[in-house]
Amino acid sequence: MKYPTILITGASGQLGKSFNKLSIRYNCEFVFADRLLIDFSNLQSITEFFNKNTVDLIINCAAYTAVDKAELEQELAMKINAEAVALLASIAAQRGIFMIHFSTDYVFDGKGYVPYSIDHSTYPINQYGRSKCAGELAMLSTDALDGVIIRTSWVYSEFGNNFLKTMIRLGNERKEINVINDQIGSPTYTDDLATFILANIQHFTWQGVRIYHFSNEGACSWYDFAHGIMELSNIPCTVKPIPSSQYPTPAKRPNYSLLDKSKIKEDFNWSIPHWRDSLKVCLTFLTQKN
Ligand SMILES: NC(=O)C1=CN([C@@H]2O[C@H](COP(=O)(O)OP(=O)(O)OC[C@H]3O[C@@H](n4cnc5c(N)ncnc54)[C@H](OP(=O)(O)O)[C@@H]3O)[C@@H](O)[C@H]2O)C=CC1
Ligand SMILES: Cc1cn([C@H]2C[C@H](O)[C@@H](COP(=O)(O)OP(=O)(O)O[C@H]3O[C@@H](C)C(=O)[C@@H](O)[C@H]3O)O2)c(=O)[nH]c1=O
Repeated sequence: MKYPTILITGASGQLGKSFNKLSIRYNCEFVFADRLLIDFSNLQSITEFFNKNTVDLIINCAAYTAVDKAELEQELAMKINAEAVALLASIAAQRGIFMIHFSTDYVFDGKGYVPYSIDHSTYPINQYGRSKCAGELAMLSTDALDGVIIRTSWVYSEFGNNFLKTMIRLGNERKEINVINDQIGSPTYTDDLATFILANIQHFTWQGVRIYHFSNEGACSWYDFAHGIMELSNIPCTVKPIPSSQYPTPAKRPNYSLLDKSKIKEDFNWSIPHWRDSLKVCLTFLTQKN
Protein backbone atom coordinates (compact mmCIF):
# COMPACT_ATOMS: atom_id res chain seq x y z
CA MET A 1 0.00 0.00 0.00
CA LYS A 2 1.56 3.26 -1.17
CA TYR A 3 -0.22 5.41 1.44
CA PRO A 4 -0.99 3.40 4.60
CA THR A 5 -2.26 6.41 6.59
CA ILE A 6 -4.43 9.04 4.94
CA LEU A 7 -5.49 12.27 6.64
CA ILE A 8 -8.86 13.69 5.56
CA THR A 9 -9.38 17.23 6.83
CA GLY A 10 -12.80 18.91 6.72
CA ALA A 11 -14.21 15.48 7.60
CA SER A 12 -17.65 16.81 8.56
CA GLY A 13 -18.19 18.55 5.20
CA GLN A 14 -19.87 17.17 2.08
CA LEU A 15 -16.74 15.80 0.45
CA GLY A 16 -15.21 14.69 3.75
CA LYS A 17 -18.32 12.63 4.48
CA SER A 18 -18.24 10.99 1.05
CA PHE A 19 -14.63 9.95 1.73
CA ASN A 20 -15.80 8.55 5.04
CA LYS A 21 -18.67 6.64 3.41
CA LEU A 22 -16.42 5.16 0.69
CA SER A 23 -13.33 4.56 2.85
CA ILE A 24 -14.58 1.19 4.12
CA ARG A 25 -13.81 -0.26 0.68
CA TYR A 26 -10.11 0.59 1.03
CA ASN A 27 -7.45 -1.13 3.01
CA CYS A 28 -5.68 1.83 4.60
CA GLU A 29 -5.97 3.75 7.82
CA PHE A 30 -7.97 6.94 7.53
CA VAL A 31 -7.71 9.78 10.03
CA PHE A 32 -10.86 11.90 9.72
CA ALA A 33 -10.18 15.34 11.14
CA ASP A 34 -13.00 17.77 11.80
CA ARG A 35 -12.44 21.30 13.05
CA LEU A 36 -12.23 20.08 16.67
CA LEU A 37 -9.13 18.07 15.79
CA ILE A 38 -7.59 20.56 13.35
CA ASP A 39 -8.90 24.12 13.35
CA PHE A 40 -7.85 25.86 10.14
CA SER A 41 -8.57 29.28 11.62
CA ASN A 42 -5.86 28.60 14.22
CA LEU A 43 -2.57 27.82 12.48
CA GLN A 44 -1.07 26.57 15.73
CA SER A 45 -3.62 23.76 15.71
CA ILE A 46 -2.29 22.52 12.35
CA THR A 47 1.30 22.52 13.58
CA GLU A 48 0.31 20.75 16.80
CA PHE A 49 -1.49 18.00 14.91
CA PHE A 50 1.57 17.26 12.76
CA ASN A 51 3.87 17.40 15.79
CA LYS A 52 1.87 14.56 17.31
CA ASN A 53 0.87 12.51 14.24
CA THR A 54 2.44 10.91 11.19
CA VAL A 55 0.47 10.58 7.96
CA ASP A 56 1.47 9.52 4.43
CA LEU A 57 -1.08 11.47 2.39
CA ILE A 58 -3.16 14.59 3.02
CA ILE A 59 -6.58 15.01 1.40
CA ASN A 60 -7.63 18.53 2.32
CA CYS A 61 -11.42 18.89 2.25
CA ALA A 62 -11.53 21.72 4.79
CA ALA A 63 -12.54 25.09 3.40
CA TYR A 64 -14.50 28.24 4.02
CA THR A 65 -17.32 27.76 1.48
CA ALA A 66 -19.95 30.38 2.40
CA VAL A 67 -19.74 32.39 -0.83
CA ASP A 68 -21.95 35.35 0.18
CA LYS A 69 -20.71 35.51 3.79
CA ALA A 70 -17.11 35.62 2.54
CA GLU A 71 -17.78 39.14 1.22
CA LEU A 72 -17.99 40.24 4.88
CA GLU A 73 -15.62 37.68 6.41
CA GLN A 74 -12.72 38.20 4.01
CA GLU A 75 -10.03 37.69 6.65
CA LEU A 76 -11.48 34.42 7.92
CA ALA A 77 -11.94 33.11 4.36
CA MET A 78 -8.31 34.00 3.57
CA LYS A 79 -7.05 32.41 6.77
CA ILE A 80 -8.82 29.08 6.11
CA ASN A 81 -8.56 28.92 2.31
CA ALA A 82 -5.10 30.41 1.87
CA GLU A 83 -2.98 30.83 5.03
CA ALA A 84 -3.87 27.41 6.43
CA VAL A 85 -3.34 25.83 3.00
CA ALA A 86 0.09 27.49 2.78
CA LEU A 87 1.07 26.07 6.18
CA LEU A 88 -0.29 22.62 5.32
CA ALA A 89 1.67 22.73 2.06
CA SER A 90 4.91 23.71 3.78
CA ILE A 91 4.51 20.93 6.38
CA ALA A 92 3.71 18.46 3.59
CA ALA A 93 6.80 19.57 1.64
CA GLN A 94 9.10 19.35 4.68
CA ARG A 95 7.88 15.85 5.50
CA GLY A 96 7.55 14.54 1.94
CA ILE A 97 3.78 14.06 2.25
CA PHE A 98 1.77 14.15 -1.00
CA MET A 99 -1.05 16.73 -0.72
CA ILE A 100 -4.41 16.54 -2.49
CA HIS A 101 -6.30 19.84 -2.34
CA PHE A 102 -9.57 21.09 -3.85
CA SER A 103 -10.28 24.36 -5.52
CA THR A 104 -13.20 25.85 -7.38
CA ASP A 105 -14.60 27.02 -10.70
CA TYR A 106 -15.07 30.37 -8.91
CA VAL A 107 -11.35 31.14 -9.50
CA PHE A 108 -12.42 32.09 -13.05
CA ASP A 109 -14.15 35.32 -14.02
CA GLY A 110 -16.87 33.55 -16.00
CA LYS A 111 -16.35 35.59 -19.15
CA GLY A 112 -15.34 32.49 -21.13
CA TYR A 113 -17.57 30.62 -23.52
CA VAL A 114 -15.66 27.35 -23.91
CA PRO A 115 -14.79 25.05 -20.98
CA TYR A 116 -11.93 26.45 -18.87
CA SER A 117 -8.69 24.54 -19.38
CA ILE A 118 -6.39 23.78 -16.44
CA ASP A 119 -3.91 26.45 -17.54
CA HIS A 120 -6.44 29.22 -18.23
CA SER A 121 -5.64 32.39 -16.30
CA THR A 122 -7.56 32.85 -13.07
CA TYR A 123 -9.43 36.04 -12.24
CA PRO A 124 -11.84 35.56 -9.34
CA ILE A 125 -14.75 37.98 -9.05
CA ASN A 126 -15.69 37.36 -5.41
CA GLN A 127 -13.90 37.03 -2.07
CA TYR A 128 -14.41 33.28 -1.78
CA GLY A 129 -12.85 32.87 -5.25
CA ARG A 130 -9.97 35.18 -4.27
CA SER A 131 -9.27 33.18 -1.12
CA LYS A 132 -9.33 29.86 -3.04
CA CYS A 133 -7.08 31.34 -5.71
CA ALA A 134 -4.63 32.46 -3.01
CA GLY A 135 -4.67 28.89 -1.67
CA GLU A 136 -3.79 27.57 -5.13
CA LEU A 137 -0.92 30.05 -5.46
CA ALA A 138 0.37 29.10 -2.01
CA MET A 139 0.54 25.46 -3.04
CA LEU A 140 2.09 26.22 -6.41
CA SER A 141 4.80 28.35 -4.82
CA THR A 142 5.75 25.92 -2.04
CA ASP A 143 9.23 24.57 -2.77
CA ALA A 144 9.57 20.79 -2.91
CA LEU A 145 5.82 20.17 -2.54
CA ASP A 146 4.35 17.18 -4.37
CA GLY A 147 0.62 17.38 -4.78
CA VAL A 148 -2.45 18.19 -6.80
CA ILE A 149 -5.05 20.91 -6.92
CA ILE A 150 -8.36 19.52 -8.17
CA ARG A 151 -10.74 22.26 -9.21
CA THR A 152 -14.34 21.22 -9.00
CA SER A 153 -17.71 22.96 -9.23
CA TRP A 154 -21.26 23.11 -7.85
CA VAL A 155 -20.60 20.35 -5.33
CA TYR A 156 -23.57 18.53 -3.80
CA SER A 157 -24.25 15.34 -1.88
CA GLU A 158 -26.71 13.75 0.50
CA PHE A 159 -24.65 15.30 3.34
CA GLY A 160 -24.49 18.87 4.62
CA ASN A 161 -25.98 21.93 3.00
CA ASN A 162 -26.05 22.41 -0.72
CA PHE A 163 -28.13 23.60 -3.68
CA LEU A 164 -29.83 20.19 -4.06
CA LYS A 165 -31.11 20.24 -0.49
CA THR A 166 -32.14 23.90 -0.71
CA MET A 167 -34.16 23.15 -3.86
CA ILE A 168 -35.87 20.13 -2.27
CA ARG A 169 -36.77 22.21 0.81
CA LEU A 170 -38.05 25.17 -1.24
CA GLY A 171 -39.85 22.83 -3.66
CA ASN A 172 -41.75 21.24 -0.79
CA GLU A 173 -42.64 24.64 0.70
CA ARG A 174 -43.66 26.56 -2.44
CA LYS A 175 -45.63 26.09 -5.64
CA GLU A 176 -43.14 28.09 -7.69
CA ILE A 177 -39.50 29.16 -7.37
CA ASN A 178 -37.30 31.42 -9.47
CA VAL A 179 -33.85 30.17 -10.43
CA ILE A 180 -31.10 31.83 -12.44
CA ASN A 181 -30.62 30.50 -15.96
CA ASP A 182 -27.68 32.62 -17.11
CA GLN A 183 -24.96 31.03 -14.98
CA ILE A 184 -23.66 27.90 -16.71
CA GLY A 185 -21.50 25.18 -15.17
CA SER A 186 -21.67 21.59 -14.08
CA PRO A 187 -22.71 20.00 -10.79
CA THR A 188 -20.38 17.55 -9.05
CA TYR A 189 -21.60 14.68 -6.90
CA THR A 190 -19.11 14.19 -4.05
CA ASP A 191 -19.19 10.38 -4.35
CA ASP A 192 -17.95 10.63 -7.95
CA LEU A 193 -15.03 12.85 -6.93
CA ALA A 194 -14.15 10.83 -3.84
CA THR A 195 -14.40 7.55 -5.80
CA PHE A 196 -12.08 8.92 -8.48
CA ILE A 197 -9.47 9.87 -5.88
CA LEU A 198 -9.63 6.69 -3.82
CA ALA A 199 -9.56 4.45 -6.89
CA ASN A 200 -6.50 6.26 -8.25
CA ILE A 201 -4.64 6.83 -5.01
CA GLN A 202 -1.60 4.82 -6.09
CA HIS A 203 -1.17 7.11 -9.12
CA PHE A 204 -0.81 10.29 -7.04
CA THR A 205 2.95 10.02 -6.87
CA TRP A 206 4.46 12.65 -9.13
CA GLN A 207 6.86 15.44 -8.22
CA GLY A 208 5.69 19.04 -8.12
CA VAL A 209 2.12 20.34 -8.07
CA ARG A 210 -0.34 19.64 -10.87
CA ILE A 211 -3.76 21.13 -11.52
CA TYR A 212 -6.71 19.06 -12.73
CA HIS A 213 -10.40 19.76 -13.30
CA PHE A 214 -13.19 17.44 -12.18
CA SER A 215 -16.97 17.84 -12.37
CA ASN A 216 -19.77 15.67 -13.67
CA GLU A 217 -20.27 15.52 -17.44
CA GLY A 218 -22.71 17.80 -19.20
CA ALA A 219 -23.39 21.52 -18.89
CA CYS A 220 -26.36 23.19 -17.28
CA SER A 221 -27.60 26.35 -15.67
CA TRP A 222 -28.70 26.51 -12.03
CA TYR A 223 -32.24 26.60 -13.48
CA ASP A 224 -31.62 23.31 -15.41
CA PHE A 225 -30.18 21.77 -12.25
CA ALA A 226 -33.17 22.90 -10.14
CA HIS A 227 -35.60 21.69 -12.82
CA GLY A 228 -33.86 18.30 -12.90
CA ILE A 229 -34.01 18.07 -9.09
CA MET A 230 -37.79 18.71 -9.02
CA GLU A 231 -38.43 16.32 -11.90
CA LEU A 232 -36.33 13.44 -10.54
CA SER A 233 -37.68 13.91 -6.99
CA ASN A 234 -41.30 14.14 -8.22
CA ILE A 235 -41.80 17.48 -6.48
CA PRO A 236 -44.69 19.39 -8.13
CA CYS A 237 -43.01 22.80 -7.93
CA THR A 238 -42.70 25.01 -11.01
CA VAL A 239 -39.18 26.31 -11.58
CA LYS A 240 -39.14 29.65 -13.40
CA PRO A 241 -35.95 30.71 -15.24
CA ILE A 242 -34.76 34.22 -14.36
CA PRO A 243 -31.69 36.32 -15.24
CA SER A 244 -29.04 36.92 -12.52
CA SER A 245 -30.14 40.56 -12.40
CA GLN A 246 -33.39 39.38 -10.80
CA TYR A 247 -31.61 37.46 -8.02
CA PRO A 248 -29.18 39.91 -6.40
CA THR A 249 -26.63 38.35 -4.04
CA PRO A 250 -23.78 39.91 -1.99
CA ALA A 251 -21.19 37.96 -4.03
CA LYS A 252 -21.08 37.97 -7.82
CA ARG A 253 -20.98 34.52 -9.42
CA PRO A 254 -19.28 33.72 -12.74
CA ASN A 255 -21.70 33.50 -15.69
CA TYR A 256 -19.82 30.61 -17.23
CA SER A 257 -17.64 28.24 -15.25
CA LEU A 258 -17.68 24.96 -17.11
CA LEU A 259 -14.42 23.08 -16.50
CA ASP A 260 -12.50 21.28 -19.24
CA LYS A 261 -11.89 17.80 -17.84
CA SER A 262 -10.02 16.32 -20.79
CA LYS A 263 -6.66 16.14 -18.97
CA ILE A 264 -7.91 14.22 -15.94
CA LYS A 265 -9.89 11.81 -18.13
CA GLU A 266 -6.87 11.17 -20.36
CA ASP A 267 -4.19 10.94 -17.68
CA PHE A 268 -6.21 8.57 -15.48
CA ASN A 269 -8.18 6.85 -18.24
CA TRP A 270 -11.30 7.72 -16.26
CA SER A 271 -14.85 8.22 -17.40
CA ILE A 272 -17.09 10.55 -15.42
CA PRO A 273 -20.87 10.14 -15.12
CA HIS A 274 -23.30 12.71 -16.55
CA TRP A 275 -24.72 15.08 -13.91
CA ARG A 276 -28.28 13.80 -14.34
CA ASP A 277 -27.21 10.17 -13.75
CA SER A 278 -25.28 11.13 -10.62
CA LEU A 279 -28.18 13.24 -9.40
CA LYS A 280 -30.40 10.14 -9.56
CA VAL A 281 -27.84 8.16 -7.52
CA CYS A 282 -27.57 10.90 -4.90
CA LEU A 283 -31.37 11.18 -4.64
CA THR A 284 -31.53 7.45 -3.87
CA PHE A 285 -29.09 7.89 -0.98
CA LEU A 286 -30.99 10.97 0.20
CA THR A 287 -34.28 9.04 0.22
CA GLN A 288 -32.67 6.19 2.19
CA LYS A 289 -31.28 8.70 4.70
CA ASN A 290 -34.64 10.40 5.38
N1 LIG B 1 -19.38 23.21 -2.03
C1 LIG B 1 -19.16 23.52 -3.31
O1 LIG B 1 -20.10 23.81 -4.07
C2 LIG B 1 -17.78 23.49 -3.87
C3 LIG B 1 -16.69 23.17 -3.10
N2 LIG B 1 -15.43 23.22 -3.64
C4 LIG B 1 -14.28 22.91 -2.81
O2 LIG B 1 -14.33 21.53 -2.47
C5 LIG B 1 -13.82 21.32 -1.15
C6 LIG B 1 -14.83 20.56 -0.32
O3 LIG B 1 -16.01 21.34 -0.24
P1 LIG B 1 -17.34 20.84 0.47
O4 LIG B 1 -17.15 19.53 1.09
O5 LIG B 1 -18.44 21.04 -0.47
O6 LIG B 1 -17.45 21.97 1.58
P2 LIG B 1 -18.25 21.96 2.94
O7 LIG B 1 -18.57 23.38 3.26
O8 LIG B 1 -19.34 20.96 2.91
O9 LIG B 1 -17.16 21.41 3.95
C7 LIG B 1 -16.07 22.18 4.31
C8 LIG B 1 -15.48 21.61 5.57
O10 LIG B 1 -14.49 22.52 6.03
C9 LIG B 1 -14.63 22.62 7.42
N3 LIG B 1 -14.13 23.85 7.97
C10 LIG B 1 -14.62 25.11 7.83
N4 LIG B 1 -13.92 25.95 8.60
C11 LIG B 1 -12.99 25.20 9.23
C12 LIG B 1 -11.98 25.48 10.18
N5 LIG B 1 -11.79 26.70 10.67
N6 LIG B 1 -11.19 24.47 10.60
C13 LIG B 1 -11.37 23.21 10.14
N7 LIG B 1 -12.32 22.87 9.29
C14 LIG B 1 -13.12 23.86 8.83
C15 LIG B 1 -16.13 22.53 7.67
O11 LIG B 1 -16.32 22.21 9.03
P3 LIG B 1 -17.78 22.27 9.72
O12 LIG B 1 -18.51 21.08 9.17
O13 LIG B 1 -17.47 22.16 11.16
O14 LIG B 1 -18.37 23.58 9.31
C16 LIG B 1 -16.50 21.44 6.71
O15 LIG B 1 -16.31 20.18 7.29
C17 LIG B 1 -13.44 22.71 -0.65
O16 LIG B 1 -12.10 22.95 -0.90
C18 LIG B 1 -14.29 23.65 -1.48
O17 LIG B 1 -13.72 24.94 -1.60
C19 LIG B 1 -15.20 23.52 -4.94
C20 LIG B 1 -16.25 23.81 -5.76
C21 LIG B 1 -17.63 23.76 -5.31
C1 LIG C 1 -31.56 29.40 -3.50
C2 LIG C 1 -31.55 29.98 -4.89
C3 LIG C 1 -30.35 30.22 -5.53
N1 LIG C 1 -30.34 30.75 -6.77
C4 LIG C 1 -29.07 30.99 -7.46
C5 LIG C 1 -28.08 31.85 -6.72
C6 LIG C 1 -26.74 31.38 -7.26
O1 LIG C 1 -26.44 32.12 -8.43
C7 LIG C 1 -27.00 29.95 -7.63
C8 LIG C 1 -26.35 28.95 -6.68
O2 LIG C 1 -26.69 29.28 -5.39
P1 LIG C 1 -25.92 28.84 -4.11
O3 LIG C 1 -25.76 30.05 -3.27
O4 LIG C 1 -26.59 27.65 -3.55
O5 LIG C 1 -24.54 28.33 -4.64
P2 LIG C 1 -23.08 28.91 -4.46
O6 LIG C 1 -22.82 29.11 -3.02
O7 LIG C 1 -22.82 30.04 -5.37
O8 LIG C 1 -22.30 27.63 -4.96
C9 LIG C 1 -20.93 27.70 -5.09
O9 LIG C 1 -20.34 27.27 -3.89
C10 LIG C 1 -18.94 27.38 -3.87
C11 LIG C 1 -18.45 26.85 -2.54
C12 LIG C 1 -18.27 26.86 -5.06
O10 LIG C 1 -17.08 26.57 -5.04
C13 LIG C 1 -19.00 26.90 -6.39
O11 LIG C 1 -18.56 25.90 -7.27
C14 LIG C 1 -20.49 26.81 -6.24
O12 LIG C 1 -20.92 25.50 -5.96
O13 LIG C 1 -28.41 29.75 -7.64
C15 LIG C 1 -31.53 31.03 -7.44
O14 LIG C 1 -31.52 31.52 -8.59
N2 LIG C 1 -32.73 30.78 -6.82
C16 LIG C 1 -32.78 30.26 -5.56
O15 LIG C 1 -33.91 30.07 -5.00
